[in-house]
Amino acid sequence: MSHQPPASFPKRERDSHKGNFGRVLLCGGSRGMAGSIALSSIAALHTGSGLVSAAVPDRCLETVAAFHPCLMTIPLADASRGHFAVAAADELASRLDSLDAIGCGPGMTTNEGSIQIVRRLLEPTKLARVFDADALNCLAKMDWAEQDPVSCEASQSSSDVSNNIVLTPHPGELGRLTGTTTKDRDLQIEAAQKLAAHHDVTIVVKGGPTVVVDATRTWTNSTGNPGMATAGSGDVLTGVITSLLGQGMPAWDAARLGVWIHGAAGDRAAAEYGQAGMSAYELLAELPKVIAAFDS
Ligand SMILES: NC(=O)C1=CN([C@@H]2O[C@H](COP(=O)(O)OP(=O)(O)OC[C@H]3O[C@@H](n4cnc5c(N)ncnc54)[C@H](O)[C@@H]3O)[C@@H](O)[C@H]2O)[C@@H](O)CC1
Ligand SMILES: Nc1ncnc2c1ncn2[C@@H]1O[C@H](COP(=O)(O)OP(=O)(O)O)[C@@H](O)[C@H]1O
Ligand SMILES: [Mg+2]
Repeated sequence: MSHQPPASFPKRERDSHKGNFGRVLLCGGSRGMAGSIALSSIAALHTGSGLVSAAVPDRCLETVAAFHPCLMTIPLADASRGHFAVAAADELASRLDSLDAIGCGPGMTTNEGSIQIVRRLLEPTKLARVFDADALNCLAKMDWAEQDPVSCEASQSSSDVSNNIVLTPHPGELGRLTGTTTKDRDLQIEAAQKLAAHHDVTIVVKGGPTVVVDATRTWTNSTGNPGMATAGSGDVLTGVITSLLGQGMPAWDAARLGVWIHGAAGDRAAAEYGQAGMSAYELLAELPKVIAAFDS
C-alpha cells in the first residue's frame, strides 16, 4: 500500500489572490450541533480555500462565528428548535451562483427545511457538492438511491455537470441509503459502487481504511488510525474535500486526496496525543502541517 498522496495538491502561483483558491460554503449545524459545521468550515480554511462561509440556522450564527475570525457566516431561516426552516432552501439557492463548491449536512438534522435544501442541491449544476451526515440521511428519507438519475439541462454541457458530487457516508449512513449492514465491508463497497454508477457520483466509504469509489474506479486509503473514531472527525473531512473541489480538483481526485490528507493529519495527532487522547480538534490543528509538506 503506497503512503504517497494519490494526487498533487493545487499549486499557488506567486501573483495569486484569494479569489484563485475557491469560494466555498459549508451548510449545516443546528442548535446543539453548531460545532459540527464549524469544524467543516475551519477545515476548509486550513486546506487552502480563499473564502469560506458557513450557512447556518440564524440562532447558531454567533456560536459558529465565534470559533474562527476568518470565517464568514450566513444566517438562514430557522425553526423554533434551532434547525433550518423551509424558507432556508430559497435563501441558500440565491447564493449558489457565486460559489465554487458547497459542503452540506453536518449537524443539520433531517427536518423538512434540511430536506428542501438537499432537494435544491440535487438539481443539475456545475457547482461541485459534498453531501455528508444529515444530507445523506435526507437522501435516505427521500429514497434517492432508488430514484432515476437526473438528466442534464440542455443548456449545460454534460461534462460540466457529470460526477461533481461527492458523498461521504460512514457505514451507518451508507446502510440508511442502500440497506447494507454496518458489519459486512465487502457488501458496503459493492453497494457504494452500484450507487456511484447509478447516479454518477463519487462515494467515500468511511472506515479503517476508507475506500473511495466512482462509477468505474476503486481506491483504498493508506493513512488514518482508530484514534479518528471520535466525534467530529468526519465533519473535518467534509471541509477538506469541499475545499479541494473549490480549488478546481475533479471529484475523484478531491475525494482521494482529501481522505489521504485527513488520515495523515489523524496520524500526526495520534503520534502527539495518542489515539485515545486526540479529538477532532487536534486533527484539525494538524491539517496545515500535512499540507505544508506539499510546499517543498
Ligand atoms: N460537534 C458536533 O456538533 C457533532 C455533530 N455530529 C452530528 O451528529 C449527527 C448524527 O451523526 P452520527 O454520525 O453521530 O450518528 P449516526 O446515527 O448517523 O451514526 C452512528 C451510527 O452509525 C454506525 N456507524 C458509524 N460509523 C461506523 C463504522 N465505522 N462502522 C460501523 N458502524 C458505524 C453505528 O451504528 C453508529 O451507532 C449528524 O448531524 C452529525 O453531523 C457529529 O458529526 C459529531 C460531532
Ligand atoms: N478505525 C479507524 N481507522 C481509520 N479512520 C477511522 C477509523 N474510525 C473512524 N475513522 C475516520 O474518522 C472519520 C469519522 O467520520 P464520521 O463517522 O462521519 O464522524 P463524525 O460524524 O463524528 O464527524 C472518517 O473519516 C473515518 O474514516
Ligand atoms: Mg459524520
